[in-house]
Amino acid sequence: MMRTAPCPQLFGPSGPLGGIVRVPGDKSISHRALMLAALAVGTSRIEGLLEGEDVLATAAAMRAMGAEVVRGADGVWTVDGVGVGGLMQPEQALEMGNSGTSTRLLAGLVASHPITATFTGDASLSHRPMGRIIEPLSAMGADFTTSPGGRLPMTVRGLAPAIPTTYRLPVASAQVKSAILLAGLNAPGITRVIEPVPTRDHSERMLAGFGAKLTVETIEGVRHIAITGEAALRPQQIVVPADPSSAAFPAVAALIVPGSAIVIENVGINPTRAGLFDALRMMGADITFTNQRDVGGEPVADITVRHTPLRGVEVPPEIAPSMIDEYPILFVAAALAEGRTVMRGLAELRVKESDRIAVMAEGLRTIGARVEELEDGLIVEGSGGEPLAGGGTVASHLDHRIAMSLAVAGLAARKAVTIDDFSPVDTSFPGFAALLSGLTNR
Ligand SMILES: O=C(O)C1=C[C@@H](OP(=O)(O)O)[C@@H](O)[C@H](O)C1
Ligand SMILES: C=C(OP(=O)(O)O)C(=O)O
Repeated sequence: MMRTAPCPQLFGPSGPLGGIVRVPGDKSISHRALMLAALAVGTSRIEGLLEGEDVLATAAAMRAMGAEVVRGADGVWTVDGVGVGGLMQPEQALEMGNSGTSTRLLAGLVASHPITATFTGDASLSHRPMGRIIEPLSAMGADFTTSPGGRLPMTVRGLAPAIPTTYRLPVASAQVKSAILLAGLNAPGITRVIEPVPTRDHSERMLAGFGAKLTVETIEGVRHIAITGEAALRPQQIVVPADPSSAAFPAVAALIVPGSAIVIENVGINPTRAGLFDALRMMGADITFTNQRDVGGEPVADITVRHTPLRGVEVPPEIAPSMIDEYPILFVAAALAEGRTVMRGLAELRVKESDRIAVMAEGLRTIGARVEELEDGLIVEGSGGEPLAGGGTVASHLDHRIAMSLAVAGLAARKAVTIDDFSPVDTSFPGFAALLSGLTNR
């Protein structure tokens, strides 16, 4: 998982994209599947698990805390769980690589077990704020030691029995919500999370699927989630749908390269995740969902995307949480649209793997797009479908989504764009470059 030399990669002007593809499994669902299977009593099977570095970090952590986690030759993973309350003290620091989700959710698990774990990460993760989980998990009795500013390395000393809490989320974050719910799994009594702005609900769906007692009540638009602790989880057969956040890249590539038409199969379209498709449709995009169905408690569809001239819009800030990881690629779509696209309410983008507003503004300017950075967003003056100049070298800043977004921009540029380091893409989308060239070189 530790990377050595940077790995530059070039993405140049492309002919039309075409074909039918599958992108890898959903990262959020994959993390949760491994964690809950590791806490069930018995053997769970997980099909379609994302085998990206972030999820492999979660798998290694669950092994280090006592679960048996094995990848079969057929690509199906089996997990023998230790039972809620049964996590063991890891012998070494848990190496989280680039993964915020692993770190924050696992800290929740450790918080209510009688164990101590130290979390370490790469340079990107070591800059990200942990105060947001430290506050509620401390209220549940866990004790934290961090580097200055609440950063990694971080040591969590859990408390069992933990103290159930009621916590109103001050920031729209599924990671914070999930950390509290996972801690609540092993706390006596009822732990409550109040969520004024809805965020991805995979934890709630999957906890209920594993047999936890969890209720969600929406009162005047505010979600009240309650989990009853000291639960016994039943092992499950999980099928992970393809990740809409990964599907976003070939989808926008097809939209901005004239003559393209592609189908992306089996993609998760959970409404708490699918905001990008709504935003692109507002811009006029030709995107259709077919074969809509339910896979393992999550809505799924095949998505057809055809090249369409896009027009700039004001993206409603309320939909930001349902497409939070998709803004970098939406910025690229906006750069090719006719007119101005205004995107606000994005302060959270500044604390992801990189400062995604600043880094995308820098990258897009380098390749000839016109952008104006706001404190909490970006304004993009589109090219009206004219290819961007391209030609430069842009920096990915240890951020997979920046690397892939600027790669897609390269397909619609006059001259190839060099990404200084493409290796971060392996955190969430192994095989991205091959999938893209399969769509472009037919
Ligand atoms: O819960 C999750 O799986 C995630 C939640 C989001 O983070 P925040 O909770 O920090 O918004 C998202 O950006 C991340 O990629 C995955
Ligand atoms: C923000 C992301 O992930 P994480 O927080 O898990 O590092 C992402 O995948 O875009």
